[in-house]
Amino acid sequence: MVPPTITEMWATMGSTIASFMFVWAIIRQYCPYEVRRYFEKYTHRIMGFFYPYIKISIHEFTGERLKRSEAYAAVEAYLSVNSSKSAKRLKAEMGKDSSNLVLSMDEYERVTDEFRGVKVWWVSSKVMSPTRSMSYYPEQEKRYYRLTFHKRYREIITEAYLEHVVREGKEIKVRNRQRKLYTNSPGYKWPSYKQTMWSHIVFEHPATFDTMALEPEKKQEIIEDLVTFSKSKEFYARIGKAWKRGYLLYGPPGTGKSTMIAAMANLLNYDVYDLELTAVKDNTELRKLLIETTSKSIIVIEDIDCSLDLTGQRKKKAEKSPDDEKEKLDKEISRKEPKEEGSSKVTLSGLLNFIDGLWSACGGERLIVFTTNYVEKLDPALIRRGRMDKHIELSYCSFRGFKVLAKNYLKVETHPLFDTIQRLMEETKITPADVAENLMPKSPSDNVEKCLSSLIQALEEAKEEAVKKKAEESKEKEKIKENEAEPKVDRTAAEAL
Ligand SMILES: Nc1ncnc2c1ncn2[C@@H]1O[C@H](COP(=O)(O)OP(=O)(O)OP(=O)(O)O)[C@@H](O)[C@H]1O
Ligand SMILES: [Mg+2]
Repeated sequence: MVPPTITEMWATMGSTIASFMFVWAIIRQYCPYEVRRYFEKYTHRIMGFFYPYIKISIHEFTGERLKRSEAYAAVEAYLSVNSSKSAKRLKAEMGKDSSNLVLSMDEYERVTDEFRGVKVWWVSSKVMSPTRSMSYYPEQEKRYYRLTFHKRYREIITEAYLEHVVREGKEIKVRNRQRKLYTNSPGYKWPSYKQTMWSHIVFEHPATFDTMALEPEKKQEIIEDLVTFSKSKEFYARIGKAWKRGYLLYGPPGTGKSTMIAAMANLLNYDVYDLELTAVKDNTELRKLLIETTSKSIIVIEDIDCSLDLTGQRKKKAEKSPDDEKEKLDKEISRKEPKEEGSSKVTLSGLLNFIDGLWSACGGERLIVFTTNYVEKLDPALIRRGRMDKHIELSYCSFRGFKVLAKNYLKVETHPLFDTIQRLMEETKITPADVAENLMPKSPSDNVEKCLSSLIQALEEAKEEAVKKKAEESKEKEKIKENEAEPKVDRTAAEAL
Protein backbone atom coordinates (compact mmCIF):
# COMPACT_ATOMS: atom_id res chain seq x y z
CA MET A 1 0.00 0.00 0.00
CA VAL A 2 1.28 3.47 -0.89
CA PRO A 3 1.85 5.66 2.18
CA PRO A 4 -0.13 8.87 2.18
CA THR A 5 1.70 11.98 1.02
CA ILE A 6 2.28 14.90 3.39
CA THR A 7 -0.46 16.85 1.63
CA GLU A 8 -2.88 13.96 2.10
CA MET A 9 -1.93 13.70 5.79
CA TRP A 10 -2.57 17.40 6.32
CA ALA A 11 -5.86 17.09 4.49
CA THR A 12 -6.95 14.18 6.72
CA MET A 13 -5.86 16.02 9.89
CA GLY A 14 -7.57 19.19 8.71
CA SER A 15 -10.84 17.39 8.08
CA THR A 16 -10.60 15.58 11.49
CA ILE A 17 -10.08 18.92 13.26
CA ALA A 18 -12.89 20.49 11.26
CA SER A 19 -15.31 17.68 12.16
CA PHE A 20 -14.20 17.86 15.78
CA MET A 21 -14.82 21.62 15.81
CA PHE A 22 -18.20 21.07 14.23
CA VAL A 23 -19.21 18.49 16.87
CA TRP A 24 -17.88 20.78 19.62
CA ALA A 25 -19.91 23.73 18.30
CA ILE A 26 -23.06 21.63 18.33
CA ILE A 27 -22.38 20.37 21.84
CA ARG A 28 -21.75 23.91 23.10
CA GLN A 29 -24.89 25.18 21.45
CA TYR A 30 -27.39 22.48 22.32
CA CYS A 31 -26.15 20.22 25.08
CA PRO A 32 -26.86 20.84 28.74
CA TYR A 33 -24.04 22.03 30.99
CA GLU A 34 -23.34 18.58 32.50
CA VAL A 35 -22.83 16.98 29.07
CA ARG A 36 -20.56 19.82 28.03
CA ARG A 37 -18.40 19.35 31.17
CA TYR A 38 -18.23 15.60 30.53
CA PHE A 39 -17.16 16.09 26.94
CA GLU A 40 -14.60 18.73 27.93
CA LYS A 41 -13.09 16.46 30.57
CA TYR A 42 -12.37 13.65 28.14
CA THR A 43 -11.21 15.95 25.37
CA HIS A 44 -8.66 17.46 27.75
CA ARG A 45 -7.41 14.00 28.69
CA ILE A 46 -6.92 13.01 25.05
CA MET A 47 -5.27 16.32 24.23
CA GLY A 48 -2.95 15.85 27.23
CA PHE A 49 -1.13 13.00 25.45
CA PHE A 50 -0.05 15.16 22.52
CA TYR A 51 -0.04 18.66 23.92
CA PRO A 52 3.35 19.65 25.39
CA TYR A 53 2.11 22.61 27.38
CA ILE A 54 0.97 22.83 30.99
CA LYS A 55 -1.74 25.21 32.08
CA ILE A 56 -2.34 26.54 35.58
CA SER A 57 -5.53 28.43 36.41
CA ILE A 58 -5.80 30.91 39.23
CA HIS A 59 -9.41 31.70 40.04
CA GLU A 60 -10.63 34.92 41.57
CA PHE A 61 -12.92 33.28 44.10
CA THR A 62 -12.28 30.09 45.94
CA GLY A 63 -14.18 28.05 48.46
CA GLU A 64 -17.72 28.17 49.65
CA ARG A 65 -17.48 31.54 51.36
CA LEU A 66 -16.56 33.30 48.16
CA LYS A 67 -13.44 34.79 49.62
CA ARG A 68 -11.37 36.59 47.02
CA SER A 69 -8.27 34.54 46.40
CA GLU A 70 -5.03 36.10 47.59
CA ALA A 71 -3.16 34.38 44.78
CA TYR A 72 -5.49 35.92 42.18
CA ALA A 73 -5.01 39.37 43.68
CA ALA A 74 -1.23 38.93 43.69
CA VAL A 75 -1.18 37.75 40.05
CA GLU A 76 -3.45 40.64 39.10
CA ALA A 77 -1.05 43.12 40.72
CA TYR A 78 1.98 41.44 39.17
CA LEU A 79 0.47 41.52 35.70
CA SER A 80 -0.73 45.09 36.11
CA VAL A 81 2.91 46.14 36.19
CA ASN A 82 4.54 43.46 34.09
CA SER A 83 1.96 43.20 31.34
CA SER A 84 0.79 46.74 30.83
CA LYS A 85 3.62 47.38 28.37
CA SER A 86 3.00 44.33 26.19
CA ALA A 87 -0.80 43.97 26.40
CA LYS A 88 -2.78 45.57 23.63
CA ARG A 89 -6.12 45.73 25.41
CA LEU A 90 -5.94 47.27 28.86
CA LYS A 91 -8.44 48.38 31.44
CA ALA A 92 -7.91 51.40 33.65
CA GLU A 93 -8.93 51.83 37.28
CA MET A 94 -8.52 54.69 39.71
CA GLY A 95 -5.23 54.60 41.63
CA LYS A 96 -4.74 54.95 45.37
CA ASP A 97 -4.91 58.72 45.71
CA SER A 98 -7.60 59.15 43.04
CA SER A 99 -5.18 61.11 40.91
CA ASN A 100 -3.86 58.47 38.55
CA LEU A 101 -5.18 55.55 36.56
CA VAL A 102 -3.75 52.10 37.12
CA LEU A 103 -3.63 49.93 34.01
CA SER A 104 -4.13 46.19 33.91
CA MET A 105 -4.76 43.63 31.16
CA ASP A 106 -8.31 43.39 29.92
CA GLU A 107 -10.37 40.22 29.75
CA TYR A 108 -9.30 37.59 27.21
CA GLU A 109 -6.04 39.43 26.68
CA ARG A 110 -2.87 37.34 26.34
CA VAL A 111 0.59 38.50 27.37
CA THR A 112 3.98 36.88 27.55
CA ASP A 113 6.45 36.97 30.39
CA GLU A 114 9.99 35.70 30.69
CA PHE A 115 11.69 34.19 33.71
CA ARG A 116 15.28 32.93 33.70
CA GLY A 117 15.09 32.63 29.95
CA VAL A 118 11.82 30.66 29.98
CA LYS A 119 8.85 32.07 28.11
CA VAL A 120 5.38 31.82 29.64
CA TRP A 121 1.95 33.03 28.58
CA TRP A 122 -0.74 34.58 30.73
CA VAL A 123 -4.37 34.88 29.67
CA SER A 124 -7.08 36.64 31.61
CA SER A 125 -10.46 35.06 31.12
CA LYS A 126 -13.84 34.43 32.69
CA VAL A 127 -16.57 31.82 32.75
CA MET A 128 -20.20 32.19 33.70
CA SER A 129 -20.96 30.13 36.76
CA PRO A 130 -23.86 27.74 36.13
CA THR A 131 -27.08 28.78 37.79
CA ARG A 132 -28.77 26.16 39.90
CA SER A 133 -32.38 25.59 38.98
CA MET A 134 -33.57 26.86 42.36
CA SER A 135 -30.93 29.52 42.62
CA TYR A 136 -32.01 32.86 43.92
CA TYR A 137 -28.93 34.67 42.64
CA PRO A 138 -28.29 35.67 39.04
CA GLU A 139 -25.57 34.04 36.99
CA GLN A 140 -22.14 35.14 38.13
CA GLU A 141 -18.93 35.83 36.25
CA LYS A 142 -15.93 33.89 37.49
CA ARG A 143 -12.72 35.46 36.45
CA TYR A 144 -9.42 33.66 36.32
CA TYR A 145 -5.88 33.90 35.00
CA ARG A 146 -4.36 31.02 33.10
CA LEU A 147 -0.64 30.47 32.92
CA THR A 148 0.74 28.33 30.07
CA PHE A 149 4.29 27.00 29.77
CA HIS A 150 6.17 24.12 28.18
CA LYS A 151 6.21 20.96 30.28
CA ARG A 152 10.00 20.77 30.20
CA TYR A 153 10.07 23.86 32.48
CA ARG A 154 7.62 22.45 34.99
CA GLU A 155 10.04 22.59 37.92
CA ILE A 156 11.34 26.07 37.38
CA ILE A 157 7.84 27.49 36.91
CA THR A 158 6.08 25.74 39.76
CA GLU A 159 8.92 26.13 42.22
CA ALA A 160 10.47 29.47 41.41
CA TYR A 161 8.40 31.50 38.96
CA LEU A 162 5.06 31.27 40.78
CA GLU A 163 6.71 32.23 44.05
CA HIS A 164 8.35 35.17 42.29
CA VAL A 165 5.00 36.29 40.85
CA VAL A 166 3.19 36.10 44.20
CA ARG A 167 5.99 37.84 46.11
CA GLU A 168 6.30 40.66 43.58
CA GLY A 169 2.53 40.93 43.24
CA LYS A 170 2.12 41.33 46.99
CA GLU A 171 4.78 44.02 47.09
CA ILE A 172 3.09 45.89 44.25
CA LYS A 173 -0.24 45.63 46.06
CA VAL A 174 1.24 47.08 49.24
CA ARG A 175 2.79 49.94 47.27
CA ASN A 176 -0.45 50.72 45.46
CA ARG A 177 -2.99 50.02 48.14
CA GLN A 178 -5.22 52.63 49.63
CA ARG A 179 -4.41 52.51 53.32
CA LYS A 180 -7.26 52.36 55.80
CA LEU A 181 -8.11 53.53 59.27
CA TYR A 182 -10.29 50.94 60.98
CA THR A 183 -12.38 51.45 64.05
CA ASN A 184 -14.72 49.38 66.18
CA SER A 185 -17.27 52.09 66.78
CA PRO A 186 -18.96 52.17 70.20
CA GLY A 187 -22.49 50.85 70.31
CA TYR A 188 -22.03 49.26 66.94
CA LYS A 189 -24.00 46.06 66.66
CA TRP A 190 -22.41 43.35 64.63
CA PRO A 191 -25.04 41.96 62.32
CA SER A 192 -24.63 38.30 61.48
CA TYR A 193 -24.56 38.92 57.72
CA LYS A 194 -21.76 41.42 58.07
CA GLN A 195 -18.33 40.03 57.38
CA THR A 196 -16.32 42.30 59.64
CA MET A 197 -16.50 43.92 63.06
CA TRP A 198 -14.39 46.86 61.93
CA SER A 199 -15.62 49.82 59.95
CA HIS A 200 -13.09 51.79 57.96
CA ILE A 201 -12.28 55.00 56.16
CA VAL A 202 -9.34 55.90 53.97
CA PHE A 203 -6.28 56.75 56.04
CA GLU A 204 -4.85 60.05 54.87
CA HIS A 205 -3.09 61.56 57.86
CA PRO A 206 -0.28 63.76 56.61
CA ALA A 207 2.02 63.42 59.67
CA THR A 208 5.52 62.12 59.03
CA PHE A 209 8.65 61.89 61.15
CA ASP A 210 9.98 64.90 59.21
CA THR A 211 7.14 67.06 60.48
CA MET A 212 7.47 65.89 64.08
CA ALA A 213 9.09 68.09 66.70
CA LEU A 214 11.42 65.61 68.33
CA GLU A 215 15.09 65.39 69.23
CA PRO A 216 16.81 64.29 65.99
CA GLU A 217 18.66 61.41 67.70
CA LYS A 218 15.46 60.10 69.26
CA LYS A 219 13.64 60.41 65.94
CA GLN A 220 16.42 58.50 64.17
CA GLU A 221 16.38 55.78 66.80
CA ILE A 222 12.63 55.25 66.46
CA ILE A 223 12.78 55.23 62.66
CA GLU A 224 15.60 52.68 62.69
CA ASP A 225 13.72 50.52 65.17
CA LEU A 226 10.61 50.53 62.99
CA VAL A 227 12.43 49.87 59.74
CA THR A 228 14.46 47.06 61.31
CA PHE A 229 11.25 45.49 62.55
CA SER A 230 9.58 45.66 59.15
CA LYS A 231 12.57 43.91 57.52
CA SER A 232 12.95 41.18 60.13
CA LYS A 233 10.60 38.49 58.88
CA GLU A 234 13.35 35.86 58.69
CA PHE A 235 14.81 36.91 62.02
CA TYR A 236 11.51 36.51 63.87
CA ALA A 237 10.92 33.16 62.18
CA ARG A 238 14.41 31.99 63.16
CA ILE A 239 14.08 32.87 66.81
CA GLY A 240 10.55 31.44 66.96
CA LYS A 241 8.77 34.65 67.87
CA ALA A 242 5.61 36.08 66.36
CA TRP A 243 6.37 39.01 64.05
CA LYS A 244 5.01 41.79 66.25
CA ARG A 245 6.34 44.64 68.29
CA GLY A 246 4.74 46.67 71.04
CA TYR A 247 5.25 50.38 71.58
CA LEU A 248 4.19 52.36 74.60
CA LEU A 249 3.96 56.09 73.94
CA TYR A 250 3.61 58.14 77.06
CA GLY A 251 3.73 61.80 77.98
CA PRO A 252 1.56 64.81 78.78
CA PRO A 253 -1.36 65.78 76.50
CA GLY A 254 -0.35 67.50 73.28
CA THR A 255 3.15 66.05 73.03
CA GLY A 256 2.53 64.14 69.80
CA LYS A 257 1.55 60.59 70.77
CA SER A 258 -1.31 60.32 68.27
CA THR A 259 0.73 62.22 65.70
CA MET A 260 3.53 59.70 66.07
CA ILE A 261 1.19 56.79 65.37
CA ALA A 262 0.20 58.43 62.09
CA ALA A 263 3.88 59.05 61.29
CA MET A 264 4.64 55.36 62.01
CA ALA A 265 1.83 54.23 59.70
CA ASN A 266 3.04 56.53 56.96
CA LEU A 267 6.63 55.42 57.33
CA LEU A 268 5.87 51.71 57.10
CA ASN A 269 2.83 51.95 54.83
CA TYR A 270 0.65 50.17 57.39
CA ASP A 271 -3.09 50.26 58.05
CA VAL A 272 -4.25 51.54 61.43
CA TYR A 273 -6.75 49.74 63.66
CA ASP A 274 -7.94 52.19 66.30
CA LEU A 275 -9.29 49.89 68.98
CA GLU A 276 -11.84 51.49 71.31
CA LEU A 277 -11.65 49.14 74.26
CA THR A 278 -14.69 50.58 76.01
CA ALA A 279 -16.80 49.51 73.03
CA VAL A 280 -15.66 45.90 73.24
CA LYS A 281 -18.21 43.74 75.02
CA ASP A 282 -15.92 41.08 76.46
CA ASN A 283 -12.70 39.15 76.00
CA THR A 284 -14.23 36.94 73.31
CA GLU A 285 -15.16 39.94 71.22
CA LEU A 286 -11.67 41.34 71.73
CA ARG A 287 -10.20 38.13 70.35
CA LYS A 288 -12.52 38.22 67.34
CA LEU A 289 -11.47 41.76 66.60
CA LEU A 290 -7.83 40.79 66.74
CA ILE A 291 -8.28 37.86 64.39
CA GLU A 292 -9.86 40.16 61.84
CA THR A 293 -6.92 42.53 61.68
CA THR A 294 -4.73 42.15 58.64
CA SER A 295 -0.98 41.99 58.26
CA LYS A 296 1.03 45.22 57.95
CA SER A 297 -1.03 47.06 60.47
CA ILE A 298 -0.80 49.04 63.68
CA ILE A 299 -3.29 48.20 66.39
CA VAL A 300 -3.73 51.24 68.58
CA ILE A 301 -5.26 51.53 72.02
CA GLU A 302 -5.26 55.20 72.94
CA ASP A 303 -5.32 56.38 76.55
CA ILE A 304 -5.06 52.86 77.87
CA ASP A 305 -5.29 54.18 81.44
CA CYS A 306 -8.78 55.57 80.76
CA SER A 307 -10.02 52.76 78.54
CA LEU A 308 -10.63 50.28 81.30
CA ASP A 309 -9.93 49.90 84.96
CA LEU A 310 -6.73 48.10 84.21
CA THR A 311 -4.45 49.97 86.50
CA GLY A 312 -2.91 48.77 89.72
CA GLN A 313 -5.48 45.97 90.00
CA ARG A 314 -2.89 43.29 90.28
CA LYS A 315 -0.37 44.76 92.63
CA LYS A 316 -1.39 43.26 95.95
CA LYS A 317 -2.00 39.80 94.53
CA ALA A 318 1.11 39.83 92.44
CA GLU A 319 3.27 40.46 95.46
CA LYS A 320 1.94 37.28 97.03
CA SER A 321 2.15 34.99 94.00
CA PRO A 322 3.68 36.40 90.87
CA ASP A 323 3.52 33.07 89.05
CA ASP A 324 -0.05 32.46 87.97
CA GLU A 325 -0.78 36.12 87.52
CA LYS A 326 -3.38 35.88 84.80
CA GLU A 327 -5.75 33.51 86.53
CA LYS A 328 -5.81 35.26 89.87
CA LEU A 329 -5.97 38.59 88.20
CA ASP A 330 -9.10 37.61 86.33
CA LYS A 331 -10.88 36.67 89.52
CA GLU A 332 -9.85 39.83 91.25
CA ILE A 333 -10.82 42.07 88.40
CA SER A 334 -14.13 40.37 87.81
CA ARG A 335 -15.00 41.22 91.40
CA LYS A 336 -14.16 44.86 90.88
CA GLU A 337 -15.60 45.19 87.43
CA PRO A 338 -18.71 47.26 86.95
CA LYS A 339 -21.54 44.87 86.20
CA GLU A 340 -23.97 47.25 84.54
CA GLU A 341 -25.51 46.13 81.31
CA GLY A 342 -23.65 47.30 78.23
CA SER A 343 -20.39 48.08 79.99
CA SER A 344 -17.20 46.51 78.77
CA LYS A 345 -16.16 43.28 80.45
CA VAL A 346 -12.71 43.15 78.99
CA THR A 347 -10.22 42.27 81.68
CA LEU A 348 -6.54 42.93 81.99
CA SER A 349 -5.82 39.25 81.52
CA GLY A 350 -8.04 39.29 78.42
CA LEU A 351 -5.97 42.14 77.12
CA LEU A 352 -2.70 40.36 77.95
CA ASN A 353 -3.93 37.32 76.06
CA PHE A 354 -4.91 39.60 73.21
CA ILE A 355 -1.32 40.78 73.02
CA ASP A 356 0.50 37.48 73.56
CA GLY A 357 -1.89 34.61 72.93
CA LEU A 358 -3.15 34.51 69.40
CA TRP A 359 -0.45 36.49 67.70
CA SER A 360 1.50 33.53 66.53
CA ALA A 361 -1.56 32.04 64.85
CA CYS A 362 -2.33 35.26 62.99
CA GLY A 363 1.11 35.70 61.38
CA GLY A 364 2.13 38.76 59.45
CA GLU A 365 3.68 41.94 60.70
CA ARG A 366 1.85 43.94 63.31
CA LEU A 367 2.64 46.73 65.69
CA ILE A 368 0.61 47.30 68.80
CA VAL A 369 0.73 50.77 70.26
CA PHE A 370 -0.60 51.95 73.61
CA THR A 371 -0.70 55.60 74.56
CA THR A 372 -1.12 57.07 78.00
CA ASN A 373 -0.69 60.31 79.88
CA TYR A 374 0.07 58.48 83.13
CA VAL A 375 2.55 55.68 82.63
CA GLU A 376 3.02 55.24 86.38
CA LYS A 377 -0.65 54.27 86.72
CA LEU A 378 -0.38 51.29 84.40
CA ASP A 379 -0.02 47.77 85.61
CA PRO A 380 3.59 46.60 85.14
CA ALA A 381 2.36 43.34 83.59
CA LEU A 382 0.82 45.26 80.75
CA ILE A 383 3.90 47.18 79.78
CA ARG A 384 6.71 44.78 80.53
CA ARG A 385 9.25 44.20 77.74
CA GLY A 386 8.05 41.49 75.41
CA ARG A 387 4.58 43.04 75.45
CA MET A 388 5.49 46.66 75.09
CA ASP A 389 8.99 46.25 73.73
CA LYS A 390 9.80 49.91 73.32
CA HIS A 391 8.78 52.67 75.69
CA ILE A 392 8.90 56.12 74.13
CA GLU A 393 8.50 59.21 76.23
CA LEU A 394 7.11 62.20 74.42
CA SER A 395 7.72 65.28 76.40
CA TYR A 396 7.63 69.07 76.33
CA CYS A 397 9.02 70.87 73.33
CA SER A 398 12.77 71.44 73.23
CA PHE A 399 14.37 74.25 71.26
CA ARG A 400 15.47 71.76 68.61
CA GLY A 401 11.88 70.53 68.41
CA PHE A 402 10.71 74.11 68.03
CA LYS A 403 13.12 74.59 65.11
CA VAL A 404 11.48 71.69 63.27
CA LEU A 405 8.06 73.27 63.78
CA ALA A 406 9.32 76.74 62.77
CA LYS A 407 10.71 75.25 59.57
CA ASN A 408 7.45 73.43 58.81
CA TYR A 409 5.02 76.15 59.79
CA LEU A 410 6.92 79.33 58.86
CA LYS A 411 9.66 78.08 56.55
CA VAL A 412 12.38 79.76 58.64
CA GLU A 413 15.53 78.15 59.97
CA THR A 414 16.96 81.16 61.83
CA HIS A 415 15.53 84.44 63.05
CA PRO A 416 16.68 87.13 65.49
CA LEU A 417 13.82 86.16 67.85
CA PHE A 418 15.10 82.57 68.11
CA ASP A 419 17.54 83.50 70.94
CA THR A 420 14.73 84.82 73.14
CA ILE A 421 12.64 81.74 72.38
CA GLN A 422 15.55 79.44 73.24
CA ARG A 423 16.13 81.20 76.59
CA LEU A 424 12.44 81.06 77.47
CA MET A 425 12.13 77.41 76.44
CA GLU A 426 14.98 76.49 78.76
CA GLU A 427 13.19 78.24 81.62
CA THR A 428 9.66 76.96 81.06
CA LYS A 429 7.71 73.98 79.74
CA ILE A 430 5.49 74.15 76.68
CA THR A 431 3.96 71.30 74.69
CA PRO A 432 4.61 70.93 70.96
CA ALA A 433 0.84 71.32 70.48
CA ASP A 434 0.98 74.80 72.08
CA VAL A 435 4.04 75.78 70.07
CA ALA A 436 2.31 74.60 66.89
CA GLU A 437 -0.83 76.54 67.75
CA ASN A 438 1.14 79.78 68.23
CA LEU A 439 3.12 79.34 65.05
CA MET A 440 -0.05 78.94 63.01
CA PRO A 441 -0.89 82.18 61.14
CA LYS A 442 -4.34 83.34 62.29
CA SER A 443 -4.98 85.81 59.48
CA PRO A 444 -3.51 86.41 56.00
CA SER A 445 -1.55 89.40 57.35
CA ASP A 446 0.25 87.30 60.02
CA ASN A 447 3.94 87.10 59.15
CA VAL A 448 6.87 85.21 60.69
CA GLU A 449 7.58 88.00 63.18
CA LYS A 450 3.98 88.05 64.40
CA CYS A 451 3.82 84.28 64.89
CA LEU A 452 7.16 84.16 66.73
CA SER A 453 6.10 87.08 68.96
CA SER A 454 2.87 85.27 69.75
CA LEU A 455 4.94 82.23 70.82
CA ILE A 456 7.18 84.44 72.99
CA GLN A 457 4.09 85.87 74.66
CA ALA A 458 2.72 82.39 75.31
CA LEU A 459 6.08 81.33 76.77
CA GLU A 460 6.21 84.37 79.04
CA GLU A 461 2.67 83.70 80.23
CA ALA A 462 3.53 80.06 80.89
CA LYS A 463 6.60 81.18 82.83
CA GLU A 464 4.56 83.57 84.97
CA GLU A 465 2.01 80.86 85.55
CA ALA A 466 4.73 78.46 86.64
CA VAL A 467 6.19 81.03 89.06
CA LYS A 468 2.72 81.65 90.54
CA LYS A 469 2.07 77.94 90.88
CA LYS A 470 5.42 77.40 92.56
CA ALA A 471 4.70 80.22 95.04
CA GLU A 472 1.29 78.73 95.83
CA GLU A 473 2.78 75.29 96.29
CA SER A 474 5.45 76.53 98.71
CA LYS A 475 2.74 78.44 100.62
CA GLU A 476 0.74 75.25 100.84
CA LYS A 477 3.77 73.32 102.06
CA GLU A 478 4.45 75.91 104.74
CA LYS A 479 0.85 75.67 105.90
CA ILE A 480 1.13 71.89 106.19
CA LYS A 481 4.37 72.25 108.12
CA GLU A 482 2.76 74.73 110.51
CA ASN A 483 -0.19 72.39 111.04
CA GLU A 484 2.15 69.52 111.78
CA ALA A 485 4.15 71.66 114.19
CA GLU A 486 1.09 72.79 116.22
CA PRO A 487 0.27 69.52 118.08
CA LYS A 488 3.95 69.27 119.04
CA VAL A 489 3.74 72.63 120.89
CA ASP A 490 0.57 71.41 122.61
CA ARG A 491 2.21 68.20 123.68
CA THR A 492 5.23 69.93 125.18
CA ALA A 493 2.89 72.38 126.87
CA ALA A 494 0.83 69.49 128.22
CA GLU A 495 3.97 67.71 129.37
CA ALA A 496 5.15 70.91 131.15
CA LEU A 497 1.87 71.11 133.03
N1 LIG B 1 5.92 66.34 68.56
C1 LIG B 1 5.09 66.99 67.75
N2 LIG B 1 5.50 67.37 66.53
C2 LIG B 1 4.68 68.03 65.71
N3 LIG B 1 3.44 68.40 66.02
C3 LIG B 1 2.98 68.06 67.23
C4 LIG B 1 3.77 67.33 68.14
N4 LIG B 1 3.07 67.14 69.26
C5 LIG B 1 1.88 67.69 69.05
N5 LIG B 1 1.82 68.26 67.84
C6 LIG B 1 0.68 68.98 67.29
O1 LIG B 1 -0.29 69.06 68.32
C7 LIG B 1 -1.51 68.44 67.96
C8 LIG B 1 -1.93 67.50 69.08
O2 LIG B 1 -1.00 66.46 69.19
P1 LIG B 1 -1.40 64.95 69.50
O3 LIG B 1 -2.83 64.75 69.29
O4 LIG B 1 -0.46 64.06 68.75
O5 LIG B 1 -1.07 64.90 71.05
P2 LIG B 1 -1.23 63.68 72.04
O6 LIG B 1 0.10 63.51 72.70
O7 LIG B 1 -1.80 62.53 71.34
O8 LIG B 1 -2.25 64.28 73.10
P3 LIG B 1 -3.29 63.50 74.04
O9 LIG B 1 -2.50 62.90 75.14
O10 LIG B 1 -4.18 64.58 74.53
O11 LIG B 1 -3.98 62.51 73.19
C9 LIG B 1 -1.25 67.69 66.68
O12 LIG B 1 -2.28 67.92 65.78
C10 LIG B 1 0.03 68.25 66.14
O13 LIG B 1 -0.25 69.23 65.16
MG1 LIG C 1 -3.65 61.52 71.48
